[in-house]
Amino acid sequence: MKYISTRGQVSPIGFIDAILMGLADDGGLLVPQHIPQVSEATLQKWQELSYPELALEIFSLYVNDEIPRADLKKLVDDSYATFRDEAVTPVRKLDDSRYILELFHGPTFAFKDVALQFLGNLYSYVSAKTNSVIHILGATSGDTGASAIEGVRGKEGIRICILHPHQKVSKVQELQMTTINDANVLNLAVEGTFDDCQRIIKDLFADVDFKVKYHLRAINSINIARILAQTVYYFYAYFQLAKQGHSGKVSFSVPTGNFGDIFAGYLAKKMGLSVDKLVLATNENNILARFVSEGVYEPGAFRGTHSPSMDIQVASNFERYLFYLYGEDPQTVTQLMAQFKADSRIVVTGDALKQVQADFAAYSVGNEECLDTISEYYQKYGYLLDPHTACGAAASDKLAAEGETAIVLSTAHPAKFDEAIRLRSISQTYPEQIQQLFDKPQFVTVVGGTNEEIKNRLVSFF
Ligand SMILES: Cc1ncc(COP(=O)(O)O)c(C=O)c1O
Ligand SMILES: N[C@@H](CCOP(=O)(O)O)C(=O)O
Repeated sequence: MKYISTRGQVSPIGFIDAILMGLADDGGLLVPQHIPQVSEATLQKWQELSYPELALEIFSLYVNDEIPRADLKKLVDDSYATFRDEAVTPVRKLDDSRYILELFHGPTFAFKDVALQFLGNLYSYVSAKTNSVIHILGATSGDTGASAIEGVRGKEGIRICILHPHQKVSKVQELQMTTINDANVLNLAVEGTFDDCQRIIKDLFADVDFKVKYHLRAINSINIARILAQTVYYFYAYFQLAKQGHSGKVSFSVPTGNFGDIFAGYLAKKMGLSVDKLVLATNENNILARFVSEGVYEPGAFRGTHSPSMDIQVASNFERYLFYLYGEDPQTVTQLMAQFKADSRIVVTGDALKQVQADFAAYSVGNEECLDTISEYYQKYGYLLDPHTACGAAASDKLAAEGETAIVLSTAHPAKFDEAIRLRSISQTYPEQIQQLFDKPQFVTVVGGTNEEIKNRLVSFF
């Protein structure tokens, strides 16, 4: 398996080079040259596997023999041994048409751990094998940062710098990142939004001389490893439903911001999983929902919402989708992305728009609707949703009303977003790992956020 860029200017590279390259050197995003097709017989066999066994099978399709199978197995086993639930990503049934896929049983209580425990271990493995340093630069609206730091803190040969928007993440998210005092961790709080943080890191990764000189590596979902690792739980969830007696296609409702998680579902479907609808649930930052309904991809005004990790305007994985939408044609993608840079707008019409609407259903969930959904699910099912999952649940309710079964991806534990939960007078007990964060000192530097300032900070840190 080789990896190519959505913009066509990178010669095909292997798995490890693709992981190390992060953002493609031509400014595009790396994708597999061919999407492996999984037969019905293989799907039947996979149904019996544990989560780590399934992850090993799926990763093997993308890694080829670049990592010996025994080493890959150890990486996978180590990565999922840190999860608190034996099933790693269990599915809970609420009623005949509603299931919750709990992705928050990893060390930082968010779905990011599923991919970042693995990527942290993979970076460590590559660093040791090639005797090279790994300098991670990431942007976060709260969850990726905490999870990536947890994945590599204290690891030999690795340093990590995370940018987050100052005072725009939840208290628990902030504490998870900034109470870490390992020498290989640097937290910068940028005066701005997550989009500012993401733009800065993309600019720095696009400066190939700087990237190569300082060995910059990505942990955001621009890194294809993130997407591949996130496909696994779509398969695993489907198999869990099948074991519970459900047959046929299943829809997934996905709380969406950067379009990474739902793109992983899109990839799982392309690999052969029987996915019915992929439901894209946004909060009031609804650029993607507007795109699906109108074909216009254009940032709106930033809204601070109860689901701050999805307060994202420019979705970094959108380019990967455009690549497939336009028949894997890098010229069209390059042209569309140039147009977006110039006009902050992409318009999709005709058959392409029909295809978008066949690929996704989309709903934008307002702030009050998000809180209402938390209250309703708590009262009706005794199940406490975090506000991001609540957006997914609100969207899935529309499907349930049409008699369809949906699995809602639960992307975070409610304890991470108590600010929203308290607004509905629901009290929760924090898990011990979260409670103890409140007694720790914080280590963070607030920065203005010009590219130059961040570059200087990185040069002194690395
Ligand atoms: C809790 C939570 N839910 C949902 C999302 C949206 O996922 P994605 O950015 O992959 O669309 C994020 C951020 O990535 C998140 O942190
Ligand atoms: N919501 C994310 C934003 C970054 O997304 P990523 O999937 O590209 O890492 C966060 O919590 O940081």
